[in-house]
Amino acid sequence: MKPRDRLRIAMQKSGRLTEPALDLLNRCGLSFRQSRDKLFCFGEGEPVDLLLVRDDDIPGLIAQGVCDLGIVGRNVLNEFKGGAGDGAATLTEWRPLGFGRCRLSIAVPQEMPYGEPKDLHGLRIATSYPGLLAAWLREQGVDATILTLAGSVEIAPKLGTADVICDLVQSGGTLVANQLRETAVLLQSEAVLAGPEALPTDERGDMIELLLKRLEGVIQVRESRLLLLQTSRNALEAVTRLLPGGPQPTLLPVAGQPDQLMLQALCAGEVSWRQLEEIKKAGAREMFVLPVEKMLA
Ligand SMILES: Nc1ncnc2c1ncn2[C@@H]1O[C@H](COP(=O)(O)OP(=O)(O)OP(=O)(O)O)[C@@H](O)[C@H]1O
Ligand SMILES: O=P(O)(O)OC[C@H]1O[C@H](OP(=O)(O)OP(=O)(O)O)[C@H](O)[C@@H]1O
Ligand SMILES: [Mg+2]
Repeated sequence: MKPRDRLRIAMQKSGRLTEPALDLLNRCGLSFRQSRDKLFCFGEGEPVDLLLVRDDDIPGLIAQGVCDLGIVGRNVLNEFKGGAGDGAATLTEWRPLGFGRCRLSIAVPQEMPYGEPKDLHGLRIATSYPGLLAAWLREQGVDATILTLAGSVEIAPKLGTADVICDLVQSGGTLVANQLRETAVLLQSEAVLAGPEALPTDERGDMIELLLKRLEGVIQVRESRLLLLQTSRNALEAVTRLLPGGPQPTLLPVAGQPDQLMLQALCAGEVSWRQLEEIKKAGAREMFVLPVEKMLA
């Protein structure tokens, strides 16, 4: 293969991961010009190009050295790593990217009794992830028949072609619509930056290190929230105990109300309505959750 001096990243051409992956790369300061066939994006400022492909092809392209990195679901990466493809064992997850979250689960017809994995013994299981399913069944000591389907796995029990399924679940809506219920989680997945275990020894290695540093900053900021609230000094301890993880909060006086304090806390991750309601019950009021745009420690 011809040596390359530009970094090449494989990502999904059109699907759930396309927009968030492009957005993330843009936030890392990378911008691209798309070719007319929309399969290749040339990096405008930095020597980083994109190859737009079906997500299933991404691990193979990295393993073959056609691309240096890929943005792909852990489900697809691990299914490939479990296979015997050339170079599969050397692929590694460089960084989870915090989007495309879903899980690979076993789901059974709602009326079917299920207590433990052994209940799957002798059944036919439809899936698009035969490698991950086979490994899990082996671990659980279960002997079942695996039926590999490319898609629409959830209708197999209704059609009578399988007894249960092993498929991706996010909200659970697809399972409910097909009268199925989730019984076991095999893998928690999200989009990851994947690449070979060893960095290239040329400038592409330096570029990957730079990209990883930028990703670190961008993801940290994207997942941070600034929580502002007012509390009485009496309730301060109870309120502080309920704050989501992050550095120590800052306390500010409130003009004209000596028993009141303004609290400012940087939170590492979403702050849910439920958490806000709990904090309010503990005595907080005037609460605001703000996104963080840039951070310089
Ligand atoms: N319901 C979901 N919610 C969130 N993430 C999901 C969901 N379903 C799948 N994913 C994640 O997004 C990835 C891409 O999903 P998508 O449905 O776009 O793939 P696809 O149909 O296989 O696309 P392609 O045409 O590239 O083969 C999955 O491999 C998984 O990691
Ligand atoms: O738990 P839910 O939120 O319902 O999501 C799960 C569904 O999402 C994915 O399919 P997708 O919608 O991408 O369609 P596909 O069958 O064409 O892959 C996955 O294969 C499930 O069927
Ligand atoms: Mg696919």
